[in-house]
Amino acid sequence: MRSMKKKRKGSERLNLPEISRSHCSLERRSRLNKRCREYGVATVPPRSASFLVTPPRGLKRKIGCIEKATQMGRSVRIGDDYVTGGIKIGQGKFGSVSVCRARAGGAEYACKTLKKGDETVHREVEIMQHVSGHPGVVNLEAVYDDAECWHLVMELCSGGRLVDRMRNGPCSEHVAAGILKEVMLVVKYCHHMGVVHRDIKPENILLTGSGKLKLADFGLAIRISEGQSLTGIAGSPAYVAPEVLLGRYSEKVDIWSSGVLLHALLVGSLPFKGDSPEAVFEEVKNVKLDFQTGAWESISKPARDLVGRMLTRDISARITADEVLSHPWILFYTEQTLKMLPVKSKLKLQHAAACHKFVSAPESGLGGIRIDDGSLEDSSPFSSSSGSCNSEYNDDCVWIDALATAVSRVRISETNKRTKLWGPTSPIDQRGSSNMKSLCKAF
Ligand SMILES: Nc1ncnc2c1ncn2[C@@H]1O[C@H](COP(=O)(O)OP(=O)(O)OP(=O)(O)O)[C@@H](O)[C@H]1O
Repeated sequence: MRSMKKKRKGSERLNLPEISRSHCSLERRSRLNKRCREYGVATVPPRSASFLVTPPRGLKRKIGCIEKATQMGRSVRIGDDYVTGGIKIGQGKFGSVSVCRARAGGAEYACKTLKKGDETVHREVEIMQHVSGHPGVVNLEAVYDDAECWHLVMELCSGGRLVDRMRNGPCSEHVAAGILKEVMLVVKYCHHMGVVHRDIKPENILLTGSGKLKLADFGLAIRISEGQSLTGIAGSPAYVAPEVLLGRYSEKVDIWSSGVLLHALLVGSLPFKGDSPEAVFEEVKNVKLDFQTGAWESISKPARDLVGRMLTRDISARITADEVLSHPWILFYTEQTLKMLPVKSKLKLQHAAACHKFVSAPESGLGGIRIDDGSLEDSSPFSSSSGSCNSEYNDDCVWIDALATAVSRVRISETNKRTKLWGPTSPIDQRGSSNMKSLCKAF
């Protein structure tokens, strides 16, 4: 898993001061939000909100919902507003990320500096402007440019990367469900905004100081419109969807990658592995996953059901972000109302013995400390205590058991018209073949 090593390990705990919006008064912000609401543009939607209107391409820009501070082409220099050149916290293909400090107020931010010239760099800046504002996306505070570079000033995620929390082995189902829900809420938002991320992986999911998850790195993200098929190979080998390798795909690739993430969270290993990118691609295209044996024996049936629905090669059967969010396993672990439903004690006793079959056992032999981090605040997916065998655990068993039966009867997927364009004999796009080389290099 060389790709998992290439970024910084862990992270120094940095103080994360209150974000001061020196560029945009509250009054202006509420005016902008009002304007966006009038046009049905979901700039900062509430969690789990359903979006009434899917904004067409670039609508946010056309109607002036891009905040002034994040607009391109402003005459103001980054040095006027921020002290740059702080600790380097990341290095990517097109630039680096370092800490900067606001001259007004002294708050710290992450500054991503990207060399101008490549079309993908310009696209990253544009897409960041478009999706920034959602609580699950790293917030873009301001954009500056000079002759050579773009400077993206972002909120500083001082909690490090999700991948660094996953190194010690699998996490409990409760924690995995909390993480997946957060990821799917932001994926759903991106898809509603007409954006496909194309590189969902734990290296690109950052944590704030209080443990909130934030999707970052829109370097491979691309716009998509209703019914459009994308071409061109992009992604990270272990997370790439099979249809990307075949040359035609849609936003469903983000569901596949999130399924790979869920697999890794639950059993502590990636589903598709190999000594070379080509070997990984072979597995992505051909391996039949077995959710019945080995580490999966200690995972609940609903959890297995969900991974299977996300990692299906039949694109029309692969579920959408919305469907993942309403899957019984996610609802069970993340919706308080479900937990509060009464459970008869007799039923509890009957099912106590079955617990070990259906709930991820703390001593599952998969090794290592779980990624639950009790030091983080309650709203973080990491604050769950469900990894231990307590009374909540037993209650969970009852519900998980009942859900295992219920879920087998639920039909979640609907045919996705867009994916009908796809066919196994589609030629691999020319641009894709050359991209394949850089993808291999990146791996
Ligand atoms: N807002 C942020 N707060 C804290 N750290 C960050 C932030 N943004 C990026 N980083 C750090 O910098 C690293 C590189 O950032 P990012 O992934 O956006 O760059 P990239 O050029 O696209 O990288 P790559 O080429 O590896 O995909 C991240 O893995 C993370 O460790």
